[in-house]
Formats: sequence, structure tokens, C-alpha cells
Amino acid sequence: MLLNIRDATMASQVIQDIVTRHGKLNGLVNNAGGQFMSPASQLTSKGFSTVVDLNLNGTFNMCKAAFDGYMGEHGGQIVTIVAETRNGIPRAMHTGAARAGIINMTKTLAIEWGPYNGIRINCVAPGLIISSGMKNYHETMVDLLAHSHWMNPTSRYGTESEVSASVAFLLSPAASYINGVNLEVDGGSSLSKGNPEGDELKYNPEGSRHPVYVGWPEGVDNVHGIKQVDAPAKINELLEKYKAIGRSSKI
Ligand SMILES: CCCCC/C=C/C(=O)SCCNC(=O)CCNC(=O)[C@H](O)C(C)(C)COP(=O)(O)OP(=O)(O)OC[C@H]1O[C@@H](n2cnc3c(N)ncnc32)[C@H](O)[C@@H]1OP(=O)(O)O
Ligand SMILES: NC(=O)C1=CN([C@@H]2O[C@H](COP(=O)(O)OP(=O)(O)OC[C@H]3O[C@@H](n4cnc5c(N)ncnc54)[C@H](OP(=O)(O)O)[C@@H]3O)[C@@H](O)[C@H]2O)C=CC1
Repeated sequence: MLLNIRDATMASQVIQDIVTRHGKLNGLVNNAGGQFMSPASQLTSKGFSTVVDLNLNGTFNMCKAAFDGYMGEHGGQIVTIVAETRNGIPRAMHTGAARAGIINMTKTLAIEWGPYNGIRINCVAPGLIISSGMKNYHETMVDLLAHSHWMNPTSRYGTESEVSASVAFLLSPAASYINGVNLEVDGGSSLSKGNPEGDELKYNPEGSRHPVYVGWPEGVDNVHGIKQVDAPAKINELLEKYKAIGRSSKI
């Protein structure tokens, strides 16, 4: 099924097809999104609109299609992947604005749509994650990422499995009283304030002491064949390093 979330008609059609085929729509995960890197001073109006259209309007199109096509009558769970935006996103102001808009839209929808057979709607805000999205970055950005992971309070980036686990939790009955929240899955990076005397004083450049979770749902053994992600080699080198932490750590 082809889907461009920027196209409201296509969004409705996809939801309709799913309901016709399966008879129901229990959950919607809005994962599609993205941006390009640009300082705000060089961003054109068209560039800003493009990223807002993809992320904010696209997410609205999918939520509305799910509501109209099934959930308004029968209920359901919605989770939208945004991005960690607490202190803005330098060089990605457009996406920061769009994701902040989604977080606020989610709060309103939780209030307005909650009464309709118990729709729950929440966000997951990843920090930097070793994911297929990394292949979109320029080589210099990948270099920077590969050398700055220790600046996170956990001294590592996150994995796709760690984001998936949060999404699965929010979709599940275990989260049945959680509605309208934005769950930051960032290892605490959004709390980081920097340190004028050098970040080394604050973080552990030796590496992470935090066990890593890789390979949904079976864990570090990767029985689903998640050997590496579709990302540049340098990023996968980090993942290999993290897997070793996962195996050797006692939780
Ligand atoms: C670290 C910061 C973020 C926080 C962490 C987040 C990480 C991730 O999200 S991981 C990556 C996920 N995937 C992506 O981000 C996808 C990569 N990006 C894209 O696929 C595209 O850039 C797009 C989907 C965001 C937009 O594509 P499209 O709709 O095809 O837009 P156009 O290429 O036609 O461009 C329209 C318009 O936008 C301006 N523009 C586009 N690229 C750039 C650029 N590199 N620099 C500056 N401006 C750009 C420009 O105004 C374009 O108009 P024209 O000039 O008329 O072409
Ligand atoms: N990796 C990270 O560090 C972080 C990622 N995120 C967000 O997490 C989500 C997943 O990203 P990630 O897996 O890393 O990166 P990817 O680039 O691999 O995933 C983005 C997905 O969005 C799809 N997509 C883009 N535009 C559209 C559209 N108009 N209609 C339908 N689908 C579309 C892409 O499809 P296709 O491949 O066909 O173009 C792609 O599958 C994104 O929203 C991303 O911005 C947020 C914070 C951090």
C-alpha cells in the first residue's frame, strides 16, 4: 500500500483499506517524518513549510483519517513519534516547531477524543537513535555523531528497539491510564545543560554503564536478525559496541 501522509485523501484511503481488510483498527503509530539540516538564517519559507507539512500536517492527516475511518466510533490507541524538543533543535528549527506542534495537538486530541470510546493518544520523543534515518545525514554530521555519543548522560545513543518498546508500552493495556503525554526516550539528553568547564567533568568518556536493549522483542540475541541498521558504518560500529555493553552488564 503506497502512502504519502501529506495527502489527506491517501491517508483516508489507507485507513479505509485496512479496516476493510481486517475489520478493525486497534492502533495507529505515526512514525513517518523527517527534515533536512539547515541553520534558521538560511531556511526559506518553502523549506520551513515543507517540513511542517510533512510532520505536523501529515500527522494530523493520519490521526483524522483514523478517527473518521474507525476510532471515532470504536476507540483505539494512537502513538506519534516526535523528537526531543525541550531546548529547541539547532539547525532543525522547522522540525522542532512541527514536533512541538504535534505534542500540543496530542494534548488537545486526548481531551477531545478521549470520550469517544476511550481513544488514547500519546507521543514518544526519541533523542539520538542509531537508526535507518542516520543514512540521511552528511558524512561530517555522521562523524560528529560517532564521536559525541558519550555526551549523553547514559554515554550512548538509543536503539530502535528502545523506541519500539516505548511505543508498544503506550499501545498496550499496561498504559491504559496514560493519555496526552510526551514520553522522552533520550537517555536523559534533554536534561543536559552543558558545562563551561568541559563536558568530560560531567559525563563518562570511558563509555556507557547503561545496559542496552537491541532486537525487538527477544533482546540481545537478535533472533530476528537485527544484526545492524541501515545506517553508515560508523554508526553501526557504535551499535556493535553497545551490544557488548548489553551482554556484559548486570541489570
Ligand atoms: C539532529 C536534528 C533532528 C533531531 C533528530 C532527528 C533525527 C531524524 O529524524 S533521523 C532522519 C529521518 N529521516 C529524514 O529526516 C528524511 C530526510 N529528509 C528528506 O527526505 C527531505 O529533506 C524531506 C522529506 C524533509 C523534504 O523532501 P521534499 O518534500 O522532497 O522536499 P524538496 O527536496 O522538494 O525541498 C522542498 C524545499 O525545502 C528546502 N530544502 C530541501 N532540502 C534542503 C536542504 N538540504 N537545505 C536547505 N533547504 C532545503 C528548499 O526550500 C526546497 O525547495 P526548493 O529550493 O524549491 O527545492
Ligand atoms: N533517528 C533518530 O535519531 C531520530 C528519529 N526521529 C524520528 O523518528 C521517525 C523514524 O525515523 P528513522 O527511522 O530514524 O528514519 P527513517 O528516515 O528511516 O524513517 C522515516 C520514515 O518516514 C517515511 N516517510 C517520510 N516522508 C513520508 C511521507 N510523506 N509519507 C509516508 N512516509 C514518509 C520514510 O519513508 P521512505 O523511506 O519511503 O521515504 C521513512 O520510512 C521519524 O519521524 C524521525 O524524524 C526523531 C528523533 C530522533
